[in-house]
Amino acid sequence: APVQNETRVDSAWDIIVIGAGPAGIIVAERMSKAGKKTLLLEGGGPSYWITGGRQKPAWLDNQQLSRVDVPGLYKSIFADQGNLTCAEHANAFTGCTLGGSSAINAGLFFEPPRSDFDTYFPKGWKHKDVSAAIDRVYDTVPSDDVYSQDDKFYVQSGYVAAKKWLVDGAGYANVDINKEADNKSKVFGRPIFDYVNGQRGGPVRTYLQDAIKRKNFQLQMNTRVERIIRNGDTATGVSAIVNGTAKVIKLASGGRVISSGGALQSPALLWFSGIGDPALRANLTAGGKLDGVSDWINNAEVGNGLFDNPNTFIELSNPSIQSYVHNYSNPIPADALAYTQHRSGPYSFASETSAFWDTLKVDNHTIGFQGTIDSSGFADWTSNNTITLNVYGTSGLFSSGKVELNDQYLPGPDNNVYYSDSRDGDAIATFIHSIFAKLDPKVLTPLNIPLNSTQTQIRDYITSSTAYTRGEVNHWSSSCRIGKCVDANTVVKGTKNIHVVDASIVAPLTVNPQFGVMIAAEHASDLILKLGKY
Ligand SMILES: Cc1cc2nc3c(=O)[nH]c(=O)nc-3n(C[C@H](O)[C@H](O)[C@H](O)COP(=O)(O)OP(=O)(O)OC[C@H]3O[C@@H](n4cnc5c(N)ncnc54)[C@H](O)[C@@H]3O)c2cc1C
Repeated sequence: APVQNETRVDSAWDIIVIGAGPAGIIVAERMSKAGKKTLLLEGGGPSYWITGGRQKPAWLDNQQLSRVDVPGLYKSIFADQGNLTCAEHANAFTGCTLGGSSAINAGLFFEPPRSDFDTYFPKGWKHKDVSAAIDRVYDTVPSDDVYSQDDKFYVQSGYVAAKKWLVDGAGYANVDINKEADNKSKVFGRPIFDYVNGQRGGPVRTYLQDAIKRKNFQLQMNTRVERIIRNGDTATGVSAIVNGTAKVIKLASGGRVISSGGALQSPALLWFSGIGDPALRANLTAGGKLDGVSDWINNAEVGNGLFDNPNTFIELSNPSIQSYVHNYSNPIPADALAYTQHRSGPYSFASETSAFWDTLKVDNHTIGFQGTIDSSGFADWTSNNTITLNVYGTSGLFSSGKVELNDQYLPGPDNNVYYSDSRDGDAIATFIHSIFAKLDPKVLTPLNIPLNSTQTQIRDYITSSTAYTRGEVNHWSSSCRIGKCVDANTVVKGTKNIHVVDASIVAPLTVNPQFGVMIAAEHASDLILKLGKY
């Protein structure tokens, strides 16, 4: 597919989409498909090989693959971010490259249960309203639990032990996770990934490839939007850094600006555009962030409600376990060959061997819990017989955070995102205690927290700060919610033609967020097209 990098931003656009993460790509594709002259601006550079991405280890020489394409190189992002993350633009871990975090994530692709829409989304966004959007995501983005092209599963000792523990021991149902998406109580299964033929898939490989064939669509990478330019409540264009110089890109009359910068950066972009809580104005002005912005639009919900899963890593060990560490530069030669020749073997998946869910009712909230089992140990526990359970609370938690700017004016989470309501720590500890009660130490033994811990000991551990607890899972969402910060059509309250369409508008989900983000973008596209010109 062609790589677009020429600059023809001088004309006026019906739709300007800011940020080419999964949401931005989908909404831009849908707008261009409907005939709108659409510009998609991405601050980062290329990622997948087909987009011009060329970062890769030497063992991939002579392959049309970048590090982004190879699922088994997923975890290398934490050791070496290359230029793929937002280190210069956000005070948290997220992707700033074509595809956003969908270019650096594990590819876990779980359909949210219908209860997420029916419970946590407002009118117009219930499951019956979004079900056509769900179908379109399934039709466009391939996914499978069988990732290896030889149809075999690799690195399975952790899966076998977890199944013994949860299915045989604790009564969990063994399910096809997305076929039974609505059931999230005591279910266990193999993860579904949105890979395509053994390589990273997702919106860059699907939606974007359709869009770039259209004459009325333009993708512009390495172009960072500094602010949306407004005339009162109406956007007239954006100010962006194009090839190192600030430039105004104009909207055609009746056009719309759609911010898809992700749950941390979209709120910041609105603030820098003079939209948000008026209490922020003095600090922004002092930092020179409002130069050229003459008026302020009050919308105190911008940045409010930021969510990420509060997680704990539990190291689990047994002599039957053979852990597997994907190696960036020096893979086991047979494994490298299996991948480069047949897209098979351990490098055809990111390292998660199984996932499970349960729920608990607390004060009329149904709280969700998820566990994901990785193929290797972590931090102090990296023996060959150790794997890591990543366990966290999902939907229905009580804590609520905010996006906060640090002293460099980079957006990140405040201190209230994790466990600011004590009921969350209690609920997650109840869940861990209940699954520990069913764990036969002959199957797996927890190493960093004793199996016979009391519920209080578990709560005190998971809410304390250690290498294994209170880590960021990077599932940022919910910072500009529908009905509060944006209206039901995703228009930012107080404005006429400025939208947010990304993880910001998605409520905390029972599963990893990217599938839900894609649904939101598909559904928002329908709503925006129905609005027509503003
Ligand atoms: C390491 C990691 C692993 C993850 N694993 C999974 C997983 O396995 N499964 C899952 O479901 N989810 C996972 N996630 C989360 C998932 O990837 C995100 O929820 C999803 O990508 C959010 O999509 P988005 O479109 O809202 O924004 P993002 O993906 O954050 O994309 C936003 C894009 O906008 C660009 N941008 C922002 N501001 C500007 C600006 N001012 N001008 C120009 N461009 C701008 C950014 O550069 C970025 O490319 C993971 C995330 C991370 C970081």
